[in-house]
Amino acid sequence: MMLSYFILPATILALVGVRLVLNWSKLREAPGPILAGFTNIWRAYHQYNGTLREKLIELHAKHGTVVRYGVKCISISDPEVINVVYGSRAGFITAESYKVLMGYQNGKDVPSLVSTRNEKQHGALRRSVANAFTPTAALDYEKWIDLTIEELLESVARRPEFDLASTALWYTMDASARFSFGEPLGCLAAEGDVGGSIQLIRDRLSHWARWASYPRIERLVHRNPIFKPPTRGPSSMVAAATAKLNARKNDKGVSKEDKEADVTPDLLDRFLEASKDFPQALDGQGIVGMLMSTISGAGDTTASTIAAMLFYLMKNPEILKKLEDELTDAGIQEVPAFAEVSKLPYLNAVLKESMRVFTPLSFPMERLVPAGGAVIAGMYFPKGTSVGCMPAAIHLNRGVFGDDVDVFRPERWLIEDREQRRLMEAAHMGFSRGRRNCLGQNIAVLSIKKVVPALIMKFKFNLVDSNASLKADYATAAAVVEPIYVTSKIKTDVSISSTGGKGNC
Ligand code: HEM
Repeated sequence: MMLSYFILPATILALVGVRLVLNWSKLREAPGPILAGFTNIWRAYHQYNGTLREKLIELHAKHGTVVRYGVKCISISDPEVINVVYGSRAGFITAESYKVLMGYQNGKDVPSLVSTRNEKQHGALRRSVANAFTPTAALDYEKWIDLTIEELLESVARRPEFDLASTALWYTMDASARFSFGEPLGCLAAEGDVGGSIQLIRDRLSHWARWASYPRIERLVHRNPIFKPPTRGPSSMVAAATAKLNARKNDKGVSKEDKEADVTPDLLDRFLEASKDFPQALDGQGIVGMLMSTISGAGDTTASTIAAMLFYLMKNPEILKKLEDELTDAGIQEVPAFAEVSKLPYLNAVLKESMRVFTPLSFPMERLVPAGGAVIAGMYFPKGTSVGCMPAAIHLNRGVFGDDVDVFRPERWLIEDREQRRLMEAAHMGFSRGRRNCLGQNIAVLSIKKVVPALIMKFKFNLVDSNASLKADYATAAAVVEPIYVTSKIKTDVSISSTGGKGNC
């Protein structure tokens, strides 16, 4: 009798032990923390606490280009594999971790462009809206960005000391609502999160990071018809987008900014046009979903890139001076037209280098090895292994970027050696790569290349704490930069043309 009390727990323990060893043995060749091979708890713990990014960078420095960070999860920092994993024809689909990003309504998953794992659905939706995001289409939205930059300059002029990180976010949220549906959220005017939209997006991106390691448990907890999760009402952003869609369908634009919309196209116009050609891929709900994807995708990512770029410029006065000289020589307007700044080599190098040193993505973009397995970075991985590149790790590859990878040095992008430049370009993953790369990158580049020159030519910024370092919270999919307190003074010694503000449209 006594013996049976021991047999059951001992059997369970033995089975768990066998399972753990089997887990570990699957990818035993790949180096990494032992615990990460036994269970996904190691990965979940670090993802939850926002330390996975830092840990993976450390592990790559110790073990090289291949690192195991979960039972079936491999991070790779070799730029040569980018095309294999993300290339258009590679057949590597997004991993299960993307499922947790899906919306959930009335007992059903509501996939979006980023979260859908159905490649056919993704391809159809992406094709239907592709024309709205080309470099030429991005120029059509320049007017919306100009209006927001004007508002930002006024807002900064009112505040001699402020937090750059949140101000950059209010700018990107207002700009993206404007180019999405022709009306700002009002964050710059209110100097805060209007209607909880910023928090709602952050909650979603934190949910992704928190549950990415355990998508099946996430399903049980958050998508369980028995224990119905509390549903949150639509944010003011969804409500505004839906109202705009309905008004636009009925042709009822009445507000001041709607009049602007009569002449300046926005994404909503483009999506409505596209829905005529692709009625199935892009119905009314699909249009609102796309508007939400673009505003969510544009907010923290663009804001933290702008904040990081300005931070590095403040920390490196000689680089700032070179950039100011280039902008002065170009004779830009107060709100520069994209045509004035788009091809400036030093500005281009500063942006690329900022995105190399600081990439907002907090973890590898996971893809599954297709049937038949694959040899990647010299190692064989069976079907179903999740492999991914984390831009922050790829961007520290010394073989490509040199021994000074930790240094912010825009000049590295301006070297004569074409082959070396090609290698670096091919290793830059700021906007990801392949068929799921950033759809909004042309708009992001347009916005950043206009707003950073506008700010540094009008104001002299100083860090309140000159020893401050750039810190961010990585417990969410897109890093949230911690406050950067700065002082600002309007410059009196820089010549900019006062005819600015109208862009080139
Ligand atoms: C500096 C700013 C930005 C950065 C660093 C950035 C980065 C990225 C990255 C890395 C991805 C791929 C995510 C993944 O595969 O898991 C992505 C996807 C996406 N981004 Fe951006 N993004 C930026 C700005 C924008 C803007 C301004 C928009 C909209 C106007 C946008 C819309 C999107 C959309 C819709 C996707 C999903 C594409 C797809 O799955 O086909 N992003 N972005």
